[in-house]
Order: sequence, then structure tokens, then C-alpha cells
Amino acid sequence: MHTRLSIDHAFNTYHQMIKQKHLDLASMKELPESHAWSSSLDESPSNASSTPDSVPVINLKDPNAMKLVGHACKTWGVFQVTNHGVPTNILEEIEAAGRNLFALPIQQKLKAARAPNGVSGYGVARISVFFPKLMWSEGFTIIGSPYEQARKLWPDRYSKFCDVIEEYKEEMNKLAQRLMALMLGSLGVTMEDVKWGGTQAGSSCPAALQLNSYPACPDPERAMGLAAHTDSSLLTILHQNNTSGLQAHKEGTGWVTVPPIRHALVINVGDLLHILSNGLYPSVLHRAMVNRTQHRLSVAYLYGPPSNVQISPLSKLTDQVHPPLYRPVTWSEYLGTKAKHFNKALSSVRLCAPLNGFADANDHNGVVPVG
Ligand SMILES: C=C1C[C@]23C[C@H]1CC[C@H]2[C@@]12CCC[C@@](C)(C(=O)O1)[C@H]2[C@@H]3C(=O)O
Ligand SMILES: O=C(O)CCC(=O)C(=O)O
Ligand SMILES: [Fe+2]
Repeated sequence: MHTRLSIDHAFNTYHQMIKQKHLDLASMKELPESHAWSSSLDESPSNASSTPDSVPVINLKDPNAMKLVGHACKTWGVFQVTNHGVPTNILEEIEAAGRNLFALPIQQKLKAARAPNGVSGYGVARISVFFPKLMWSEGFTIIGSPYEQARKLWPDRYSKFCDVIEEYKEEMNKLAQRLMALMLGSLGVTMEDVKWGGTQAGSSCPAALQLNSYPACPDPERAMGLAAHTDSSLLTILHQNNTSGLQAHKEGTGWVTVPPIRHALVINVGDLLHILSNGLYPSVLHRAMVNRTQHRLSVAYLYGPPSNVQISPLSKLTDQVHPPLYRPVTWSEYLGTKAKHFNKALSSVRLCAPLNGFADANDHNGVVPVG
């Protein structure tokens, strides 16, 4: 059964102060100053022309899938999967559900606004508080049952939406467990080696479902859809509609677009897998850009461990020469840390300072502007 995440409280201290700005972005003819980011956004990969470097695409039916997944996690922290077993009609349904939701009038959406100290519901990107400018996007977060929020949006016809969400979460949970087994397997670890892995076969771990909408933007070069961040999950499964916008950051390369591939899913390594793997699989910094003509939608499934489980570097991966680099944290504790320290969260749970004196690769030496 679902353990409901006890993270609502984790967000309150920092977020109760924010006055959220809800604008009807789709109706704007010009980019308001509140949403105009500086022009330094367009940092293209330095070697774009010489060595084409692109995010790996892995066929999960490939007999070599485990090795390929391991390599992708080590070198990129992000990859796309095909032949993942999620029925295509379910992908189409979740996209339609998101489209319907964001097409509602703003007054209606605000009926399901995320409470200032809450985590579920409609609102601006939660990380907005760390930036001086607002993002060109709106989001809807679902933790646990979608029922309560859906009823506020569609008082007498919420059940279709709820059914689609529940069905999608079920498929995502199955895929997330398969991916975890591949990721751990590629580290020489089995699901049984992690306390919460093998024990409750078939049961689901808690997760957050984040629907994102990026309306067409009158001035896309100066706007930011979703600012650079890493996910606090173990792993994230992302479905994007057929509109480009997602970019991943790779050391030594820079920002690389993760192109939409029909029916493929994007997999991100999150901060908790970074910790679990003792830094062998670094979480990926990513962001979403917007464009002038197309409405972009994405659905992120952030998969994490049961809320009472402490995540720490796997003992199989540590020894005298490779000491554990992170202290144990639960998911909800880490979310609280993230809500407070944002891109410094990972280094704030780090035990020993790395030799080069910098915090973590993940901190990207200031690539993420903190407002
Ligand atoms: C379980 C989670 C994980 C959250 C917070 C909470 C609910 C929604 C997730 C996201 C989704 C969008 C990016 C992010 C950075 C955000 O602002 O909200 C994520 C954040 C995190 O990964 O830290
Ligand atoms: O819209 C995207 O492609 C990215 C969304 C994302 O990073 C998130 O929801 O965490
Ligand atoms: Fe993300």
C-alpha cells in the first residue's frame, strides 16, 4: 500500500512567505518584466559542431540493457528508454489529462491552488523562491490520491481524471522498479541488498506526479520554462509531448537538448540515487526552455523510497578507500533540506569535503543562479 509522504510540513517554513504570482501566461502578448530572464540563458554546448554528444537512448529489450543503463548513469545521469512496456494509450491519456487540466480557466485552476505550506495542487514552480524572475510555466503536483484536488477542478466529473492518474502511477511504479533493478544491478547490487527493494514485491513506493505546462511564449529567448535543478527523487520518469524544451547539463559539454522521441520516456538520476550510489551515479542538472509557437507539456514521475527508510551510500560500494560520502537521510528529510538549500542540498548532507575543495559535481560551481 501507499505510504503517504509526510512532506507537506517540509515545505512550510520557506514557502509560506512567498506570494505566488498567478498569471494567465497563454493570454500574454508580451513577456512581462517579472518573467524576463537575462540573455545569458543561451549557453549552447561548446563543442556542438565537433563531437555530437547526445543523451543515450536505450532499448530496454536489449540484452545489454543493464550495462548500457549503468554507463548512461555514470556519464550522463539521464537517458531515454524505448520498449519500456508502458502502453502507448496510457501515455496519450496522461497527456490529454494534462492538456485538459491546464486548459481550464485560471480562476478554476486556482480553486486547486497549492496551499502555501502544502505540496499538492496547482501553482508556479516551487523553486521560484530561489530566483529573482518567474518561470514561464505552471505546474500541478499530485502526491497520494488525486481525488481531493480533482474534485475542486471538476466538482461533478473528476473520476476520469483520477482514473487516468491512478493508472499512470501504477505503470510508472512498475517501470521505476524495473529501472531501479537495472541501475542497482549495474553497480553489482541486487534489489535485496536495499532494505526496501525486494521485500514488498508488487507494492508501490511513494512518488510525486508533476504535470508541467509551458504555453507558447512571445519572447522565448528571454524566458525560462523551468530553471536548472536536480530532482530529489531516486529516479524520475519524464514524459514530454512532441515539443522540444528539456535540456540536460553534462560536464565538459554544457547544455544538451533531450529531443522528444515518440513513445520514449526520459529517465533522470535523482539526488537520492546519487547518495545511494555514493556519487557514482551523479544526479543530472536539467531545465526546460520554452518556444514561440508550441504549447509544451511534460509529466514527471518522481520515484522515491518508502518514507520511513533512510537512504545512505550502499555498504557494498564503500570501504576504507571509498568512505561513505553522505549521511543517511529519509526522503522527507531531504525534501525539507532541498526546500531550504535548493542546489546546495546535496553538499549539505555530505560527510567529507571532496579533495578539490568544491562541494559536489552536482553543485556545478554556480551554474544555477540563486536569486
Ligand atoms: C516530491 C517532490 C519533489 C519535488 C518537490 C516535491 C513535489 C514536486 C517535485 C518538483 C517537481 C518539479 C521540479 C522540483 C525541483 C520542484 O520544484 O517540484 C521537484 C521537487 C524536487 O525534486 O525537489
Ligand atoms: O518539462 C520538463 O521537461 C522538465 C520537468 C522537470 O524537470 C520536473 O518536473 O522535474
Ligand atoms: Fe526535474
